[in-house]
Amino acid sequence: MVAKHTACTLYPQVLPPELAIRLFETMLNEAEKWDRNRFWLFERAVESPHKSSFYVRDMSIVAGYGGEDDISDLEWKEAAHYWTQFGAADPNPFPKLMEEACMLLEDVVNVEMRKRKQFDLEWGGNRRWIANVAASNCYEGAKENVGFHSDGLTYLGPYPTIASLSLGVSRIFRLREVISKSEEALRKPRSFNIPLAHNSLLIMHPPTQEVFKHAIIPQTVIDTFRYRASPNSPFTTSASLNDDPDSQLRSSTCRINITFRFFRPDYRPSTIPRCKCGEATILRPDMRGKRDKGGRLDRYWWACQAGKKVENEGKDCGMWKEMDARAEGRGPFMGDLAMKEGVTRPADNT
Ligand SMILES: O=C(O)CCC(=O)C(=O)O
Ligand SMILES: [Fe+2]
Repeated sequence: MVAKHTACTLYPQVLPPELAIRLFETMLNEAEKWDRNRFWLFERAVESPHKSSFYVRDMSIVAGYGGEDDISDLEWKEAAHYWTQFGAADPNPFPKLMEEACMLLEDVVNVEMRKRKQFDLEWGGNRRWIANVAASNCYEGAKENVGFHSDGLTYLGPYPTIASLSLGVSRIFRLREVISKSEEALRKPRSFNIPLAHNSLLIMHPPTQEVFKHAIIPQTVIDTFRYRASPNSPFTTSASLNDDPDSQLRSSTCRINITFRFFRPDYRPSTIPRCKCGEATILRPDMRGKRDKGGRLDRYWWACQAGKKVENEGKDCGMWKEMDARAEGRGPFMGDLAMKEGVTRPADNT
């Protein structure tokens, strides 16, 4: 259903169950140190209605990844700074279990990607999709949420693939189409509610970020997540885990989400245009502009995002510049590979 009507694929059970529980408990423990992002919205400072954090993978241990595009620590700090809406700059390393999960998920993502249409502006530098960063969110109870947005493309580049793992309580992920201005008079945007249960993987293929917004909506009720603690749980002491099987039962009303992403070397922080405020700009797709039937957009913009910074109280320099990927020296793109190898891709026919 999901794969048919949206640009996403849903795997209801993706990791070995024991790993999913151990990772859930690890991330719950990590989340105790996380913050809520603060930013400026509609004339006031607001706090994000959930906690989140940003992780950078040690690429030197990833088999088959040359590391020649090594992005410096300083650049990762900058990426983390913008992820947290100008907050804490120090990214965290992947915890061991996140690394274990990531390797398994990459295999699943690569199988699914082969079934999907590719876009010319997709990254063409690696044969396999890999993740080099992860953003993690923690939603406590039924009301914590994230509002409608599409993921900033600044470091992901156009047409990214994002793998989103859900752990703990099941919550509703809502996808809402953004239709172009020319279509507005003809039809209404469609919405899809996708319940994301424990240990499910949602792969957001391209052009999800270009033609949909997504949200985790507040709910009136949720089902408590009940599970059996793992012997290595950070919350388990030898006193709390005894021979009585009921002593291992736990319940939680939290949901942990981990989105595994690939930050492209050709969109690394040092290549991002700066605005007059001195901040890195944000890359936005022209979601309401012209596009073809397959969701290929006409243009992307670099836009000032400094107005979101609480201290700036909504003031920004208004910079707005069209992206010219070739003139900016970006790539290699999927489109270049297709030409080199003489491959006709579905994207070429739309
Ligand atoms: O929690 C989720 O499933 C979505 C999180 C999200 O949209 C994001 O981190 O950008
Ligand atoms: Fe998102």
